[in-house]
Amino acid sequence: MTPFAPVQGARRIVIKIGSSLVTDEGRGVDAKAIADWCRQLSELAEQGVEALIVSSGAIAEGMKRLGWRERPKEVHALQAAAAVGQMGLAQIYETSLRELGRASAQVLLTHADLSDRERYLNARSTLLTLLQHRVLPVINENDTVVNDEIKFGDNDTLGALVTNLIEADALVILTDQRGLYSADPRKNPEAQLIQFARAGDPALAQMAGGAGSSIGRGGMLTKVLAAERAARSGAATVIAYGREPDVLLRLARGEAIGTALQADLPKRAARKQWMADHLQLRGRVTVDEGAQRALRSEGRSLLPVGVREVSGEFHRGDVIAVLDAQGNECARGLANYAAAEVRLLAGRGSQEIEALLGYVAEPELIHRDNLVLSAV
Ligand SMILES: Nc1ncnc2c1ncn2[C@@H]1O[C@H](COP(=O)(O)OP(=O)(O)O)[C@@H](O)[C@H]1O
Ligand SMILES: N[C@@H](CCC(=O)OP(=O)(O)O)C(=O)O
Repeated sequence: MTPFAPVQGARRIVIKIGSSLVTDEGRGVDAKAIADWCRQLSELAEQGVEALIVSSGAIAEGMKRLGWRERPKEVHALQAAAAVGQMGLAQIYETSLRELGRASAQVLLTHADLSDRERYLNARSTLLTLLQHRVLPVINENDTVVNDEIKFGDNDTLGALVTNLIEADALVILTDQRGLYSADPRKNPEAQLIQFARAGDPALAQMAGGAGSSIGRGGMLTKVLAAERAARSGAATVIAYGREPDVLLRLARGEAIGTALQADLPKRAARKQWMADHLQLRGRVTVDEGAQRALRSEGRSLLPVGVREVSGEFHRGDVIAVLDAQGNECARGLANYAAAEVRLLAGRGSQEIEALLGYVAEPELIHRDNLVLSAV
């Protein structure tokens, strides 16, 4: 396959840091290694790259703090360890980033949060707002309320879901191996590093086999599947060894490190496809000519001021159609407000939203990033 560099030129990236890497096989969280990734991300931020970290390590750090040598079998004990360890994990990231003059934020998410449309939009808006304010989000699974992911030890999927959520250009999965090999290198010394492949190629899952080390549990399979998922929003993935010197800076310079997995669809087309495949139409709004022009010719968001009529009973996060005065569909997108609210907001300026509803979710009814124009 032709070489390509997924991180070079990327404006927004998600970095997933695996348990086995961040905890150095059970010795608690490695603060020095974290400081080094933070230094690299801070340098990338200088170059205008927005980054989000998805970091594991809470369970391992919790086990160390509680003096547990063996990974407990009971899921609730693992959940308790994660709650203890998350304090340390957040503290280490916060300290490292603050020393570099960067603000950070802790975000704990579950897969269910991202499959609920309203929570999906809320999580997306919060993360995008953090990025706008140049804050670096440090994300982990909310292990207190879910346990499937703990059983499988898989933050790779969360990394991919976050990549989809904020439409990152690339997902970088840092782990304890140099990338994906043709077989598990711990078991097969002859295994070859795969440098370039297409995300979603079924041969990759074959190579990835089962779960990995004793601390991390997901193994390579969850990484290969995460790359496939990330590709659905048009993001390419790199799987690389996290202790490779300056790994993030070198990837951003276009150096070929680890395994690069290419997405078939470009970002915009992928988003369109996602809306078409995943979401049912819940309602319609008819807009005036000005709004129609703003959407079509100027690529703008839909504001409540351009709305004339509302039909259907939709909620925040549902997909609605935008119709022109003749009733032709001109776009589809995710509504920031429920139908009952839009009836109050129709024809009114965004500065009036707070007075009319008592709160402001967003100034737009549909943000342009959540809007897909219909073919004419
Ligand atoms: N084909 C493969 N190539 C590389 N590593 C593999 C492969 N198949 C299985 N593995 C195992 O996956 C492990 C990494 O997964 P895991 O321990 O879950 O990492 P993390 O904690 O970073 O998510 C490696 O240490 C390796 O033993
Ligand atoms: N959320 C948990 C761990 C999840 C996990 O182990 O994930 P992974 O890094 O994919 O092996 C933690 O912080 O310990």
